[in-house]
Amino acid sequence: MLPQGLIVSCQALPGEPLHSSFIMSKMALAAYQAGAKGIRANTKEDIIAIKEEVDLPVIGIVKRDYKDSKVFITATSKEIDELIASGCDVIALDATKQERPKESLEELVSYIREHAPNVEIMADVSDLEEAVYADKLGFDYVGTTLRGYTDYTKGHVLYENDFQFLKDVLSHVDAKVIAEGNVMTPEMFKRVTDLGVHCTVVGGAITRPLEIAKRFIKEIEG
Ligand SMILES: CC(=O)N[C@H](C=O)[C@@H](O)[C@H](O)[C@H](O)COP(=O)(O)O
Repeated sequence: MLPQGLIVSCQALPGEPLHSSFIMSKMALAAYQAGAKGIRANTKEDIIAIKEEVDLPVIGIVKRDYKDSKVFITATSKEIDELIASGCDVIALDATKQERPKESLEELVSYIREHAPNVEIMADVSDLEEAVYADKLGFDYVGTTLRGYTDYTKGHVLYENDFQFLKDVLSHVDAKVIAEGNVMTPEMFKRVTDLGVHCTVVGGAITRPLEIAKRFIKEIEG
């Protein structure tokens, strides 16, 4: 089971300045030295590099675009096979109701349980209906990762109305709840922890210097 506390997402896609498994492994080392309790990472290569650098549980994903589907986080059994080979501790996948490129969500959950019984599963959801359904399917963790990233949740952010969406998820599911997405400050991390999440994933606010620097500059240049 994932420990409680801060999980740092160490991800840089092709085209981002820090795109490199080596750099992600050093980001993970910094997170470890700071006291983070886990890492979230994208691709088998990055996960292997991170596992060599730090002894922390890793939530693994593979982001891959498929035409005719908006699902891009661990969309099919192909990505799941890569994650099983990576040695990650938890596999996270899109658990939204959006049309999927190949297997159904139910099939993917059964696939992981059958092929990697020791690996836990995290649902990345965008609304309450998806959270409740993922809980029913037996996901170990339900995360708010995709809030604001589906067409039907566009314009919403996790922290609106004092994290009302997160409170709704917490009161409707038995699975452990993970706060993820737009947790931008230590104060927000404290707030979601006090609300009762099992752990919190923070990405951009810690590991995306391009975004961080832009926020500073925007403050004076608008
Ligand atoms: C929507 C999507 O693609 N989310 C991804 C999921 O793994 C990552 O790009 C995010 O960085 C991660 O969820 C953490 O969120 P934030 O960086 O806001 O702290």
